[in-house]
Amino acid sequence: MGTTDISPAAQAGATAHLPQLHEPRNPGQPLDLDVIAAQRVNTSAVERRCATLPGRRSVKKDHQAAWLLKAITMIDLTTLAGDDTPGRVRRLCAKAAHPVRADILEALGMGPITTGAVCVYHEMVETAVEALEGTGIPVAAVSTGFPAGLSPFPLRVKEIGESVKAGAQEIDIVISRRHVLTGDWQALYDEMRAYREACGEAHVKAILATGELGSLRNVARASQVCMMAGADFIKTSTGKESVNATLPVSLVMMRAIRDYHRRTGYRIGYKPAGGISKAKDALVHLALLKEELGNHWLSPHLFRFGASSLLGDIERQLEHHVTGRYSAAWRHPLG
Ligand SMILES: O=C[C@H](O)COP(=O)(O)O
Repeated sequence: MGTTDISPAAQAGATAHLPQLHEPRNPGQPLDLDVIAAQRVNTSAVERRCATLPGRRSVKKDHQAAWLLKAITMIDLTTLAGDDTPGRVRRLCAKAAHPVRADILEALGMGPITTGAVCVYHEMVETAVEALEGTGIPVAAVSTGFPAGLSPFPLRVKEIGESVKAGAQEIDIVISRRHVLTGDWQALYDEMRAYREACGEAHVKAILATGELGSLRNVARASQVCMMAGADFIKTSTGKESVNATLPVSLVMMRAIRDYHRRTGYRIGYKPAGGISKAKDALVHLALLKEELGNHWLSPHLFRFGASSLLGDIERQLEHHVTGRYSAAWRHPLG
């Protein structure tokens, strides 16, 4: 197996992982309906820009390996299946703590790395917290009646508290899509504020379920409302909608984050989730992130991929980089 050392700077980037929440936390702002009304999206310009991105931005060889290692540190390694078991969650946690085979890391001249977090349903939080003890990897719980968000409101709020009590440090809530579709921004704001409050010290990611919001303009408006109501991250999808994370949606949400930062000084994290399963998709997302939000966001405290199978493909690409051969996908289970 050949050795192909990655530059110290790239290594430093790849190993920067949680906990490192240096950012002052977004306290939220009063709901500003003028800002919401002013949101505009030129859909065809957004689509054109996204269509040309993969051709304009491609990284090769050592640079690609360094970016892929970096991507791993920003994955919320996820299992959200009805047949999840404690055994599966423990295996997922072991994978999160050692996401790449030691011989591959060694050949790349890299020390140990971990994923950004492990993301599970509430029932699996305790198991994950126990399995990750001593690793520094936080557990994220999906909450508030995930994925539809249609259980009784008091139960949705209570569910957050239960997951925090069980040890989740991050809570991924789902918003009520109907508030967006009916333009009831006050209701969306109030809901999000209640969720943020219930999270306490745990960081809250607002899942917009963008595939169900009807338009990119609605995506921009819902992003602003959730940030005003105190979201730490905005996230595209549950992974259960028929359309999940797309590049146009990412572009719109990243620009919403940039706009919020300009207006308030607070940096909000971004999490594309659902359907991102190939290393090349991750690279395109990172290129877009760097172009739209800059290097500051290239860190697990401001960017995550929500993904259940992306890690497996990245590992295959890294193995190919080191050995010149692709291994079968089944050799990289769980992520
Ligand atoms: O939040 C994470 C998503 O549910 C994962 O979706 P995926 O299984 O399509 O990668």
